[in-house]
Amino acid sequence: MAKKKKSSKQRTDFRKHHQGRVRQGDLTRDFAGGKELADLSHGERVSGKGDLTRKRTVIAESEADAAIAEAELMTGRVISAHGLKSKVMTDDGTMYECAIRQVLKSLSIDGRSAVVAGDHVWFRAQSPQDGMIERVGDRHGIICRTSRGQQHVIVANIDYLLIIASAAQPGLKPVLIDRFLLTAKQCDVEPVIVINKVDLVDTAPLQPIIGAYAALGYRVLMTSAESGMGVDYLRELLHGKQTALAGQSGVGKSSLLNVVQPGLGLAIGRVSTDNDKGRHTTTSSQLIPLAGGGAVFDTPGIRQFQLWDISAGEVAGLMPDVRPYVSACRYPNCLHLSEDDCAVKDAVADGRIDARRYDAYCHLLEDDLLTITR
Ligand SMILES: Nc1nc2c(ncn2[C@@H]2O[C@H](COP(=O)(O)OP(=O)(O)OP(=O)(O)O)[C@@H](O)[C@H]2O)c(=O)[nH]1
Ligand SMILES: [Zn+2]
Repeated sequence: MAKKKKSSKQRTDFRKHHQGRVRQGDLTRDFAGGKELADLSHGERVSGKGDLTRKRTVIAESEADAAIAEAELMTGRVISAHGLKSKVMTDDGTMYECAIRQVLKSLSIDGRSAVVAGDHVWFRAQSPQDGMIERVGDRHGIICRTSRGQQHVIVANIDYLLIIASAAQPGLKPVLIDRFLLTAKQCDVEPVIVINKVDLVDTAPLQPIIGAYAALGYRVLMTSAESGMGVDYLRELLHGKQTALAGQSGVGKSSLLNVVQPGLGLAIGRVSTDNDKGRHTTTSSQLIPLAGGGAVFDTPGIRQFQLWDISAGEVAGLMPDVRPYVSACRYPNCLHLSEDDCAVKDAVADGRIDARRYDAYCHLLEDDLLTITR
C-alpha cells in the first residue's frame, strides 16, 4: 500500500516537473509506464524473501529505473487513431507514427479504444518518424457516438464544440445547429454557435433566431471570414481552449480558422452548387495549435457527425427549453408527437416553447431517429 502511494507521488512529481502542460492526475491509466515494467522485472526478488531493507532498496532501484525510463519518453497529442497505429504530434509539431504497447491494448476495458484522437500520450521514439505509445493520460471532454451499442470516442480532451453555420451559401439550417447542440449536451462539452458569412446577408432577420439561442443560454457569435467581423472575439474565445469544429461543408470552417490564425493556410473549398450541400474539403483529422495557447481539432468524424447515439426518447431531455415540461406529460414514455395530454405540446401551443424548436424536434424524431430504429 505504502509502496503504491510513494510511486504515484513520484510519478506526479516527475510529471509536474517535466510535463508542464499536462495537469496533475492525468496519468491514472498508467498501465505501461517504466515503474510497472521495472516492478515486474524485480518481482521475484521483492516478493520472495520478505526482507524489508532489501525490499526498500529494490523499490528505490526500480523507482530510479522508472525515472530514467520516464525521462526517455516524449509527450504528444494523438491526431488520429486508426486500428493499431496512431499519428502523434509533439509540442514542436513533429509527427510520429506510433504503435501501442500490447499491455495498453489488452488493458483497454469494454471494447473502448486504448488510444483515441485528442489523447495526451507518452511515447518512446524508435526512429525519427516512429514510436511506441507507453502511456495515455486521463480523458475529459469526450465527444463520442454509439453505434450498435459500441461507444466510439471521436475526440477526447475538448472544452468547446464550435458549431459553425453560415447565414448564406449554404443557407442557415437551425435543425443542424440543434443536432449539434444535442451532441454537445450529451457529451457534456460546451457548445458555441457561430453564424458565419454574415457579410452576405442583411443580419436583421437573423436576430430572432440568435436571440432564441441566446435565451436558452447558448453563446452565439456572428462572424465573417471575409470582412473580419467577429474574428477578434472568436480568437479571444478559443485562446487557451481545446476546441472541436463542427458544421456542414462549405460554411467556412477553414476560412475562419485562417483568419483567426493568419498564416495557417488551410485549404479552402468552393461551395458546391449541387443542392447547396457541398463536399468537405478537409478529409483527414488535423490538430491546429493556436498561437498563444489552445488548439483546434478538425476531424471529419465530427464534421459529418450525426445523431447516431441519441434515442428518440432522450431528445426532449437534452433540450433545455423542452425538458422542464416532459415530466408533466400523461405518459412517462411520451415522445410529444401525437400523444394525448402532452405538456410539451401544451407549452408549444401557448408559446412557452418556441414553435420553431418544436418543429425541429419533430423533424428530427420523424425523419431520423424513428425511421432509423423502425
Ligand atoms: N462571403 C463569404 N464567403 C466565405 C466566408 N467564409 C468562407 N467563405 C467561402 O465559402 C467557401 C467554403 O469555405 P471553407 O472555409 O472551405 O468551408 P469549410 O466549412 O471549411 O468547408 P469543408 O472543408 O468542405 O467542410 C469558400 O469559397 C470561402 O471563400 C465568409 O465569411 N464570407
Ligand atoms: Zn409529451
